Amino acid sequence: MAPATPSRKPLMAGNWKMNGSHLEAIALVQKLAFGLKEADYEAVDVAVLPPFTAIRSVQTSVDADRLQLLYGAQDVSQHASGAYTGEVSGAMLAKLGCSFVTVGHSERRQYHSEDDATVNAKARAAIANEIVPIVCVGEGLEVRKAGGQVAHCLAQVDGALEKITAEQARTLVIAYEPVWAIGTGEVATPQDAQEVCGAVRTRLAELYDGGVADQVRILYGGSVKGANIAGIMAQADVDGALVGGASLDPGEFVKICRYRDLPV
Ligand SMILES: O=C(CO)COP(=O)(O)O
Repeated sequence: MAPATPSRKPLMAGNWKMNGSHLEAIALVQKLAFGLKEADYEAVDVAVLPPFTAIRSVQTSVDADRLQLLYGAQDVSQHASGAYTGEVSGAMLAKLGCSFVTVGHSERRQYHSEDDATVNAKARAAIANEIVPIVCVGEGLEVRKAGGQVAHCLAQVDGALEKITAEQARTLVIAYEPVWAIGTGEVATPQDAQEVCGAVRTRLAELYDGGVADQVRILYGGSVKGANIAGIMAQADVDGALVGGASLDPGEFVKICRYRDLPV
């Protein structure tokens, strides 16, 4: 197993998507807090990404119990403030203590027509508020069948990182989520994950330099669970996972965070 370098502490982020009330979020955080031990937080960064309506409750739980659990949001407006009905700004998320925000998730690209320019604007809005964007890239089934996954994902990386400086890029998280593996139970093989994650790291070295490429955490996402996480984490360029469905089950998510104890 090729472990991530110390500068790349693994990150397990649970994307709750549109699930759970703020009360259910508190219960889930409490169960996670009970399951995760000091040693887990030393080994991995653990984050949850609740719906907007639950972030304040998660913040209160984390603060009250001084949890080491990190949290964030699933989307951010590209605008700073103003007449944008329904939108939530980076400053608002920063005030709630958000560490992360996903941008460019395939569900937003698909259902809300977000293109690379929008993803880039959202990533920069997050950075402007000292929130780390988790930039999501990934190909659909057609592209995968045609063997175009690497080119497709690298084009999305290029688009998302425009005008982002090397200094800003250092702290970024990029998540490779093949669309055909999201919520389908169809998990990419560890080699599939490594192929694209490795290519993304090489691209970061080209766009910036080797130092930036070494520091950026690259996650895999798509039907991750306890049964497949160890093999995925054994890949040299995979530094963690963006977990959907399995992150709603505290026992399963804790298992994922303890991937070191699981057979590859
Ligand atoms: O989209 C995902 C995380 O952002 C992956 O979702 P699943 O883990 O449910 O496949």
